Formats: sequence, C-alpha cells, structure tokens
Amino acid sequence: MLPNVTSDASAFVEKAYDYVIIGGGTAGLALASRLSDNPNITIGVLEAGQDRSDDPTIRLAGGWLVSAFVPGAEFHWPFETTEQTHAAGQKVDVHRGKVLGGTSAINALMWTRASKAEYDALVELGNPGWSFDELLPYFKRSQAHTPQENNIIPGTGTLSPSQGSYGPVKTSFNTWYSSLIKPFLAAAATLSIPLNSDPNSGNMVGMNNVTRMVDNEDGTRSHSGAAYLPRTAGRNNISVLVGAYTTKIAIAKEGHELVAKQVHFDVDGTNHVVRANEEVILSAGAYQTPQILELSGIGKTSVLSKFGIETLLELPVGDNLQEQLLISTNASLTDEAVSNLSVDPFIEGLQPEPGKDAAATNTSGPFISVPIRSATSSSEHAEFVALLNSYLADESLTPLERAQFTIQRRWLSSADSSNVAELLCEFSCMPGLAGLPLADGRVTLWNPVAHLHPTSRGSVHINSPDPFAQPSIDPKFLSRAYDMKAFLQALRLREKIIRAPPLDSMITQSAIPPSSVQTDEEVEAFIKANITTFAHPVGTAAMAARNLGGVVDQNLKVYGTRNIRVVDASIIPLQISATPASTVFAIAEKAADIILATTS
Ligand SMILES: Cc1cc2nc3c(=O)[nH]c(=O)nc-3n(C[C@H](O)[C@H](O)[C@H](O)COP(=O)(O)OP(=O)(O)OC[C@H]3O[C@@H](n4cnc5c(N)ncnc54)[C@H](O)[C@@H]3O)c2cc1C
Repeated sequence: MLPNVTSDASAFVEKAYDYVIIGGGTAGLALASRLSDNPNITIGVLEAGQDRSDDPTIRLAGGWLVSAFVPGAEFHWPFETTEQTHAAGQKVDVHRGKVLGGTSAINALMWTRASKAEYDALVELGNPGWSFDELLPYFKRSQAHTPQENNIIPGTGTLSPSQGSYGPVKTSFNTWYSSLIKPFLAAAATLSIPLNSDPNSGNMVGMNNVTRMVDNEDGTRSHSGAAYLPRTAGRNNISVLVGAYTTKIAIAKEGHELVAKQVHFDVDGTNHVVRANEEVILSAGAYQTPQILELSGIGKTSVLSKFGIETLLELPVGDNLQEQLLISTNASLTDEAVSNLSVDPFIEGLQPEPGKDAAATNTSGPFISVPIRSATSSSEHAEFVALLNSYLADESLTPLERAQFTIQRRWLSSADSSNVAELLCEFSCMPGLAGLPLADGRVTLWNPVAHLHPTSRGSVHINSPDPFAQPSIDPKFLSRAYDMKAFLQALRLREKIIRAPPLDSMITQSAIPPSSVQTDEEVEAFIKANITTFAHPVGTAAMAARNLGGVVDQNLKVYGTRNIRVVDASIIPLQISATPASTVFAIAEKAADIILATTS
C-alpha cells in the first residue's frame, strides 16, 4: 500500500482538514502531494476506488487493456454515452479510472504535449498566467524523463530543454519497436510530413515518437499514486481515504458568496461527513466533477430543477464537453511482410527479465500529427474555413463557442498557427496489436486514427438526484459537419500513407475499413457506424472569463464561491491536440503553487 492511504473512514473524519480534495486521481494526488510540502496545512483526499498499486494490472503498464476495458473490472467506471444520433444511434463506452491514481492508472500511458498556440489560447479565453511559456516549468516539474536514442526518430537520445528530469512521473520510450515502423515512417515522409524529435517544445506537428509514463528501471506504470504519494512518506499532514464516494458538498451562503463547509461521502452504505477549514477542491474528472457540483446546487437551473435541487449558483456546469473521436484501422499484410515481421518478445512467450515486463509496457509508436491545411488541397481547406465561418455566423452560439471557433479558425487558416495538429494517424506497438494476428487470424498493420479538435460541443449532466446514478454523458459526436469532414480527411491521410512506398509493397488491402469502402459517402457511413472515443473528455468546468461562460477563473476558483476550486481535466476550456494526462499533471502542479501562495 502507498503511504498515507487509509480505508478507516471513522479515523479519517475524526480530524478536519484545511483542504479536502474530492478524487484521488491524476490531478487530485499530484495536488495533494505538492500541498503537503507545507507542514502547516492539512490535506484529506476522498477517493471512491481502492489502492490497487500492487496489482499487476495496475503496476505493470501493459495491464491497461484489462483495467480499462474488461467488463466488470473493478478499476474503471463503466460509463457510456447517451445514444449518439449523428453516429448511427450508438452508445459509446467512455470508461474512466476508479482506483487510486484515477485514469492515469488505467490509461494507455502516452505522454504527449500540445502545441504552444493551444496553451496560449488559454490566456485569450480570459486566463492570464496560463500561456505555454508560463506552463512549461510545471510540465517539467512533473516529469523525470530518461532519454534514449532509439533509432526510430533521430535526436531523442538527449534530454531536450522542454523535458523535465527530476519530477515524480517517470517517462521513457518503448523498449521494443515493430519492424513495420520504419517503412511506415518512410511512407509518411513521401507525403512531406516532417520528422519531429522534440514534440514537447511547443510544436507537436510531424512524425514524433511518443513518450510513455513508464519507469524504465522496472517497467512499471508511473501513475499519479505511484509517482506522487511516495514523496509524502513520513508526513502526518496528508491522508487519503479510499473506498469513499463523495455524494455532495454542503454549501452555505455568506453575503454574496457561497462557502463550502463540509463534504458528504459514502463508505459501504454509511454516510460520513468531513469538515474543510479552508477549501474544497474537486478533482473527480471531467464527468464526475460536474456531477458533484450539480448535486451540490451549482449548475444550471434548467438541469437542477428537474430533480428538485435548489440552484445556489447559476453557472454553465457540465456544458462545453469536448471529446476526440477515434477509429481503429487495420491493413492486411503480404505473406512476405508477415514472415519478415519482428515479433514482440513478450507476445512470443519469451520470459521478460526478472522484475520487468518490458514488452508489455510498450505503447504507441510514432504519432503522425498534422494540421488540416497540410493534408488537404486549397479547395478542400477552403471548405473547412467556410464551415467555421458559417458556425460563427450563427447567432445562437454561446460566447464561449464564438471565442473558441474564432481561435480554431485562426489555427486552421494562419501559417503562424500551422503547428496546431488536427489529424492523427498513430502507429501502435501495444501488445498483440502491431503486426500481430487479430482475433480472426489476420496479421495486420494497426493504425488508430483520430480527429483532435472537434467543433461538436456536448454536455454531462445529472440524470437523477441519486448521487450513485451515472450522469448523462452526451458528447454530441459528429453533430457538426466539420467533424465528419475532418475525420474523413484523417482516414484519407492514413490511406495515403499505406499506399505510399515502401509500405505499399507490404500491404495487400485495407481490412478495416474494408477496401470496398471508397466513396466519401461510403467512408462517412463507415465512420458513423464505427466511431469510438479517444477517452479525452475536457471542458465541463471550463476555465474562462465569466462573461464567456467560464465556470472557474484563472485561479481555478469556481465563480461566485469563496473556497471551491476545480483541479482536473474539466477546466481545459478548449480541446488540445495531445493526450491530456501530462497537461493535467501540469495543471495540478500550477494549482499547488496558486494555493500554497495563499497559505502561511
Ligand atoms: C482507456 C483510456 C486510455 C487513455 N490513454 C491516455 C494516454 O495514453 N495518455 C494520456 O495522456 N491520456 C490518456 N487518457 C486520458 C487521461 O488519462 C485522463 O484525461 C486524465 O488522467 C484525467 O485526469 P483527471 O485528474 O481529470 O481525472 P481522473 O484521473 O479520472 O481522476 C478522477 C478521480 O476521481 C475519482 N472520483 C470520481 N467521482 C468520485 C466521487 N464521487 N467520490 C470520490 N472519488 C471520485 C475517480 O475514481 C478518479 O480516481 C486515457 C483515458 C482512458 C479512459
């Protein structure tokens, strides 16, 4: 068990805490750990999941395919969306981590950072202090990277100035690469896609090798519990209660402000109450932070009144949900290519080194991330601009949407912002999925494809006054035509890569989507029927100016409250072109400095 973790609720509530953090996940534990550096303040964390840091499924990075997806696994919240009317009525699985470490304990380990323009946009949305340059020290403070020359993307053997070397989260590169990677990169190079050896520098575009949250000393996952709790060993000012499900924050009105006094939580059917002397901080993730705010009376009256909840504070909690779409593609290989494949030694059944499970920790290989302008003809590009212009002409847009689309149009059009990627074609080295047989025996090249900056805006809201009921999650996938058009371009990009030399000579045909899917109409029908999520929801308690529709200010304080903050992926107001965990850690690191500056 990790230090300062307890399952004794009675002992936990005997004390009051200066700071009560709801959610011992990615952000929650990083924040708690940093706050505990001040010995004069006390921190109590409520986490619904258990400490399973010793379970191989959590400890060994390759376990995520079980912990995140296997039905009935105790490590995730088995959430699904509402029926997605623009995606063939599907309900899409949108699981989240329910375990100490949260989603960082079950995710796919990729540690990527978006481009400078995307963090600078945070300032434009009303958040001074959040530019790329101002966030960079926090990115670095969270990370200890082990560079490794790996012969995939040259130039990765030394630590770049944009990577951290002494932080709690250990990052490294894969220990095994498929022999298909080099032909894949060579094919992408024929499309003038540049190599990018330092995607953390504020430019994500090109072919970049993905860093993983893996400690390459022992092949273990560096999730927020394993990374941030050991540094609290021996401290008595921090306590993390597991198995504790928060049901409500008790909030009082004092003058014009709301003040959080206590947090109610459930352990095995018994209600408990813990007192917060200074602040209550929500770190329950992009789906459950809004749920808890709404259950506590902060949100939209149009939602709360349906369930008999008095609105203490009117804020657009739960709106502005932005989620990236992903589809897996597979290409069938020639017999010769199959016979020349290198095979992951773990999959081959070879014994990993004692104490290591190295091959099972391998995650994505290179990302190919490109802006729409570099993947389309000028007339196709003009159609994207026209679509954004038509959205901006819509008077029913919210102020936040208007501000976001203005920024997105600039990214789409301006050469200065050409390093904001929208289309992603990923090469995966995950066990069993890279050049290895699928369930039906076919050996394929596996490339997930994603659209990174959707224009669809959805919501997550309570669906019941029952705190244990799953909130209603509606990302409104593909509800704006731009997103379908962009996804089509992402699939076309992948098609161009597999049809380019030298990769083309190794591939017989596309297996998924089948080669019979050719016209735009056929590809669109395929997309609608096969859409899944990249599992990166953001924006549901957006950090933005209040008059734009923000829920929290630049200090992460909920508007209109004296002492309620949000510190997790919910605050990211506009989707980023990266996997979000490293940004969530940077948010937690910065939040710690903001809060510690108010303490003595
Ligand atoms: C399958 C999958 C793969 C992913 N792959 C990647 C990847 O490779 N790279 C990447 O960067 N990102 C990835 N992500 C996304 C990324 O991990 C998350 O966006 C990020 O970790 C979210 O951090 P958070 O702090 O906002 O929330 P979380 O880490 O989810 O923390 C929320 C915590 O709050 C707890 N909680 C919720 N409700 C309550 C309650 N009522 N009471 C008490 N506790 C509660 C939860 O149990 C959880 O521990 C992936 C996500 C998934 C699901």
